[in-house]
Amino acid sequence: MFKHELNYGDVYLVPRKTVVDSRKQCDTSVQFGPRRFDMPLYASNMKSVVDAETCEYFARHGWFYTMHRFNVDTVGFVRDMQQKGLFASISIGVNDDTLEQLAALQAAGLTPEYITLDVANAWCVKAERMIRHVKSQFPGSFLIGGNIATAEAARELEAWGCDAIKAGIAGGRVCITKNKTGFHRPMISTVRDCAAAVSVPVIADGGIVEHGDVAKALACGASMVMAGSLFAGYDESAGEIVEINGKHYKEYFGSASQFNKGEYKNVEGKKILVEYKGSMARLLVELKEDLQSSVSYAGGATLAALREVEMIVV
Ligand SMILES: NC(=O)C1=CN([C@@H]2O[C@H](COP(=O)(O)OP(=O)(O)OC[C@H]3O[C@@H](n4cnc5c(N)ncnc54)[C@H](OP(=O)(O)O)[C@@H]3O)[C@@H](O)[C@H]2O)C=CC1
Ligand SMILES: Nc1nc2c(ncn2[C@@H]2O[C@H](COP(=O)(O)O)[C@@H](O)[C@H]2O)c(=O)[nH]1
Repeated sequence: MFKHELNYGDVYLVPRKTVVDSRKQCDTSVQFGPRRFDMPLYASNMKSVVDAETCEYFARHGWFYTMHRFNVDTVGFVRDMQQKGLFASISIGVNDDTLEQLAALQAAGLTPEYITLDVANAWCVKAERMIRHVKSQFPGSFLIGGNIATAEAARELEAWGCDAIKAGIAGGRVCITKNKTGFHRPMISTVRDCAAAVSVPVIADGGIVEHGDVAKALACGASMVMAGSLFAGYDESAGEIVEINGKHYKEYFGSASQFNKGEYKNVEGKKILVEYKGSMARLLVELKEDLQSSVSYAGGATLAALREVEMIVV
């Protein structure tokens, strides 16, 4: 009667014969839009995770990034990044203020390399209008649309013109959408369905708890993975440091939280404290090492091997 669906914690990947002599030989790089990145993983476009400095940090380390869209001087951000010889990757909404930001970019003669349409449910008429607008006004930008959670929605976003689609609804650590609205779909099922339905890249967004979840998302057909809490506790993360009884934490809050919105209206996110962990440099190295190891267990030397593995339900 009910469809049984799966999350990252419900499945494991079955090992194949390793064909490399060292995990170092495994290549984790990914072509995403006009650029190649060192890892198929990036930090959520949330105000508590990234700011302009975090974005620069990721870009300089060869990682993809997307700036959040809350009270950002978009023209200044794009100009700064491009003047530094880095790519510009911004987020937009679906309301009139976004049309104004886009017009300001055009007036300044600026084209961001990447634009992410960021709404809770992008399978909606407002998102369709904005996607079509961006595609007509910024044909040189790579447009990511999200979020959605079904094959049908993914197909529609592809038809509207999205160059990549972000999948994942209500699976995030600071999400309360599932509690407040009753809607959610587990990530393994979401990513498998969406990736199988479209030919554009799919980004698996939210719910990464263990590093191995990244490999599981890629095995389901994701081309990229987005994570918030994973990147939230570090010096380079945008959230504020808080000290309680001599122990340090960092704030991590949802984009639809009262804290981010400044009012209690349509709140679907919360604020939490995550353990403060110091510099992010070691995390980036470890994430890469772990994914290289995943690729070796998958029996290959590139990320493509992960799409060949068998997945089991435990
Ligand atoms: N990935 C996820 O599961 C989720 C992510 N979020 C994040 O929270 C932020 C806020 O998201 P979101 O609320 O979409 O953006 P906004 O608050 O910017 O809302 C965008 C516009 O769409 C309208 N709108 C939003 N939701 C609906 C709806 N269910 N039905 C009809 N109209 C709607 C809003 O009008 P009005 O407010 O008047 O309805 C508003 O005009 C985003 O950054 C998003 O990524 C939020 C929830 C889930
Ligand atoms: N339901 C909500 N989802 C949110 C909110 N703010 C962000 N998000 C989504 O969560 C992921 C990050 O998840 P994590 O498990 O890696 O921490 C993020 O990329 C958004 O898609 C929110 O307020 N409500």
